[in-house]
Amino acid sequence: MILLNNITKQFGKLRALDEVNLDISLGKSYALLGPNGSGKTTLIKSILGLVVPTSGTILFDGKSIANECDYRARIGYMPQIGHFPQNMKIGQLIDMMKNIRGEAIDIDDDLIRDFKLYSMYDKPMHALSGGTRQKVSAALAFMFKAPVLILDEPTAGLDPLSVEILKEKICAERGIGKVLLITSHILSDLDDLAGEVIYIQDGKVQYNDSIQSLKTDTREKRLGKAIASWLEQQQFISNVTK
Ligand SMILES: Nc1ncnc2c1ncn2[C@@H]1O[C@H](COP(=O)(O)OP(=O)(O)OP(=O)(O)O)[C@@H](O)[C@H]1O
Repeated sequence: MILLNNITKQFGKLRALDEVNLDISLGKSYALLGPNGSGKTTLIKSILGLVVPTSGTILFDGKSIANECDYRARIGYMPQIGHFPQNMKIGQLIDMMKNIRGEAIDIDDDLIRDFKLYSMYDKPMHALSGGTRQKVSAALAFMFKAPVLILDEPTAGLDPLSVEILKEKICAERGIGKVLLITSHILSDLDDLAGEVIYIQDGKVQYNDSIQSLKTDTREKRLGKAIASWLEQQQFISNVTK
């Protein structure tokens, strides 16, 4: 569905992505993991066309995304930090998004309802708490029933009840076969939400396989422990081969 061929992104001297090859397949849910600054957001933004790779190609449904923007209507994106027009009210923002898409009738308003955003429609964005802004961001990402959902730290800043609401929604979308690409530093969240893991470090993909294989290989039951154990193994191999 989304194919990355030898993607490199250079910011001046810094290589944020280094010859990344990935095949993001229909019906699969991916946990995109890696330390701070490893290139996760750059990777996501490259798929969205918000960052232009220095070299390499990205195909969406077999077609290059270079100089294209129509494909983006098929991606629901929840950014790490949502930037919204500050004076706009929640209701105005949601209506504006509907008008831009021209798909006013068939929207998914589950999160607008479950996060109780209808009762806050008259609140301007600048007056919202960080968590409520995050809820608006989530509601917008899911609203247009896009077949691909890219969620950058979706649960960050949400209270525990809202985390559960969002996780249930993500699981439901996964259940109907959507493609999900999710980053989070809260690995216990991803254990329930993803079936595949992509681990990226210094802009390079270091691991790309199912979470089950990672757990079997490391004999660990939880994703967090499995990743830690795999990293230890890699460190050991690197030390003995020096
Ligand atoms: N617009 C930019 N200009 C220059 N450097 C950038 C830019 N965007 C990202 N970088 C650098 O690229 C590297 C990768 O950043 P990126 O935001 O992709 O990391 P990340 O894995 O998402 O990190 P985090 O987990 O902290 O969100 C970092 O060193 C970052 O400073």
